[in-house]
Amino acid sequence: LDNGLARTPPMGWLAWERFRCNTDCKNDPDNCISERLFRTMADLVVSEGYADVGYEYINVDDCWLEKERSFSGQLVADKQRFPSGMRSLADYVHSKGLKFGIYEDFGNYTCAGYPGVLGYLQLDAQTFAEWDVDYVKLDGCYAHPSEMDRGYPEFGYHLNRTGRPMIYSCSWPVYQIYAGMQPNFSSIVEHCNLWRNYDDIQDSWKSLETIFDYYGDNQDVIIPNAGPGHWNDPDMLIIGNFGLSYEQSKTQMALWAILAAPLLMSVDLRTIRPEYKAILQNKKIIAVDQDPLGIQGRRIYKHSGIEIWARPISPTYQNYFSYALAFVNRRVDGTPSDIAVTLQELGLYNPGGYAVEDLYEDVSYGVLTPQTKIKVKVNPSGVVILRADVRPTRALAQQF
Ligand SMILES: OC[C@@H]1[C@H](O)[C@H](O)[C@@H](O)CN1C(=S)Nc1ccc(F)cc1
Repeated sequence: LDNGLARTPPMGWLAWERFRCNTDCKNDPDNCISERLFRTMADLVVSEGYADVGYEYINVDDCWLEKERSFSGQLVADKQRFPSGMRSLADYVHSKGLKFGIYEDFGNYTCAGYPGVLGYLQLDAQTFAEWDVDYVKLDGCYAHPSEMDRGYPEFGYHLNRTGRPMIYSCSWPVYQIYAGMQPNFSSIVEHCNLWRNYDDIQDSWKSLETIFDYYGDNQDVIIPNAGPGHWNDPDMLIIGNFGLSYEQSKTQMALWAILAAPLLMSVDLRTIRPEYKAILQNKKIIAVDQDPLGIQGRRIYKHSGIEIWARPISPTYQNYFSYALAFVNRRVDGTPSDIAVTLQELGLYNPGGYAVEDLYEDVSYGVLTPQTKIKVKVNPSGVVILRADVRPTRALAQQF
């Protein structure tokens, strides 16, 4: 969507995967979906250094609402859990220098059964603008997928007509794919800033594997739709929760950067362990995800449990790109796997070579020619991610 927003994939914090639809503030006041939870997370995004490395959006998901609209038909935040109202929460988030996201559903109900936007598209878009919302996720439960080709553009039209810039996140294609339909991606790219292509992420390595398998297996259809202002969304970062090991967490961060994915953390920032926080705050990997060229990377090798993923990034030189290269070990046979490959075999041909460094370890490989063998040792369910920055051809360099 060409609304000047999301020129790089959005970064922030989204409640759903970690906090779900916990509405029991009586028995679980610290973890229920409430204004207190989002204020606390906004505070921590700033105080714990996440904002400094680019995390910007604090996003509410399902279950924020009263079960009934107001007398005038407006959406109302749950009076017990959001007593100050959404506008006040948005103001608080803005006071921390962050941006505020909200959730609704193109249907009669949200997935958790709260009021959906059907019948109130213009009013709900206007309400979100009045509340100074900066990002809207529109889910697709309780709707006919065949209605979505009209419905999602229509809601986006109403958002645009408010005059307030709001990132528009669409669940549109995933529900059509579930219904066996072929999504109209040119329309989705035109009307949405990001969209979900596949299942909800759950807190497990298995769930993560199915998602990046899907993105690798369907990459020829998926990759061309990505670019500044319009991104594929493989769902939230689950780093720091319960289901991923340290190695698997490094793998998700590396692959999300290769996929030019939104970096929407869904984790309890109050209890996250330092080594997981360090993965989320890895500036070198965030720089890959946020690369201004906005070219989504692809899986270029997959064999006997070893995968290699490559993303073209800046700087470029003549018609050569720089690259991020991720080596993933899907094997579980105990010992780290050795991978030896030349840059040329990976498609990096620049005669002037590439300056290569590891983005997790403080290791530099120096300037390598396309013919140089690179050897990496990758831990089971882990990753090695390198950056290969293109170098001018020697001839040119010798002129100076
Ligand atoms: O209720 C909202 C929740 C989150 O927003 C996810 O990101 C959305 O993809 C949808 N969603 C859920 S749990 N959707 C859903 C998942 C399984 C199911 F059987 C019925 C609905």
